[in-house]
Amino acid sequence: MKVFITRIIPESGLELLRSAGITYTEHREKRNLSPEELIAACKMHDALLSVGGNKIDAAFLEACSHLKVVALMAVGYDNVDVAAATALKIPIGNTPGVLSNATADTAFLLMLATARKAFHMHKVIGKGEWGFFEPTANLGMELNGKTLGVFGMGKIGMALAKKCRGAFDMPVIYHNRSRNEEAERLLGARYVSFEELLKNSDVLSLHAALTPETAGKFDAEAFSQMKPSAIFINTARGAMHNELHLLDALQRQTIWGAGLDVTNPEPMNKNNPLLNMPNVAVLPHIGSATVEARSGMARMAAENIIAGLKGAPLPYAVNNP
Ligand SMILES: NC(=O)C1=CN([C@@H]2O[C@H](COP(=O)(O)OP(=O)(O)OC[C@H]3O[C@@H](n4cnc5c(N)ncnc54)[C@H](OP(=O)(O)O)[C@@H]3O)[C@@H](O)[C@H]2O)C=CC1
Ligand SMILES: O=CC(=O)O
Repeated sequence: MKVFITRIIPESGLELLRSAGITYTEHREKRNLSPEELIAACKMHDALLSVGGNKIDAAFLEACSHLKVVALMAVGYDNVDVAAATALKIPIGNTPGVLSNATADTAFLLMLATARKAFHMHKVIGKGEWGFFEPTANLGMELNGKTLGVFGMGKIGMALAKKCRGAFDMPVIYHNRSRNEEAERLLGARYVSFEELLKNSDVLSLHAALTPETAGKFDAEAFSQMKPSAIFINTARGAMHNELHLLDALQRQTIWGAGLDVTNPEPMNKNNPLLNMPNVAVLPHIGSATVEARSGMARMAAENIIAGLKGAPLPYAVNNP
């Protein structure tokens, strides 16, 4: 049995595959495969371990309906046509939980970096513009006691809320489609409507999945309802906010700042004006980029491949074909 792997992945996953007697081919070039290249490669393999958002759409799945399993090394599966995979009886797996802390840490980092204009200050020093101590310059804002709003209180949203309660004693409000009773019980989180979330968050952090319902949800209309002192954080998916509307809201000071780990498109263009704004911090989609999270993700993806190739249920399944 042979697996195609779309990027170089941590040894923890490869070791598991080898110990199960599974051979693999890694795409080792530092570029994305075209859809045609991916189909051509998969035609010569029995399973796909997909890293980095390759489009697993109906066209791909129909061309590769022989695949016994598609294992994502990611928790988000907005790049997959799950209904088409299920119809073709192809199991899809993902890697939930193991990256929640790392991704919540990234949101936490962006909150602080934005609140204290840290990325901008770093650039100022690099340009030789660190002048003298000015009591009224370079002022940021404190997070202590401010209200954290979570859009999508799932695993990562909860991990962030826990950190914010512990570190800054922040009251937590959230909006989901359904109540998260665990977050309410353990973190004192309060369920609010989407409009209340916009209106009352001092820091609004996105942790929902990208779906037709959440795509473009954070637009001019949404930003106009937020506090002028609010910080907007997105570590979920770039397509959930409208980047031009965000830029406009920041320029007009409709909101105070923004921290992004995800952009639309990715990579962000190096001339994007957001990169030159003091109250903005941008990272290149490194939410889960810790040694611990990535080696756990590789292991989980390999476990899904091993199960799928045996025809057994996936331990971390997205669908149930
Ligand atoms: N930057 C990065 O590197 C990373 C980004 N991510 C992104 O983070 C996302 C969340 O991951 P994770 O916490 O593990 O996922 P979970 O499934 O645990 O949580 C998602 C939450 O979003 C809520 N939700 C879904 N749809 C909506 C909606 N329309 N409106 C409001 N809330 C909604 C769900 O609740 P309910 O169903 O009740 O609405 C659920 O609580 C991933 O899908 C991925 O896109 C993940 C890892 C790393
Ligand atoms: O963006 C990363 C993921 O795991 O989803």
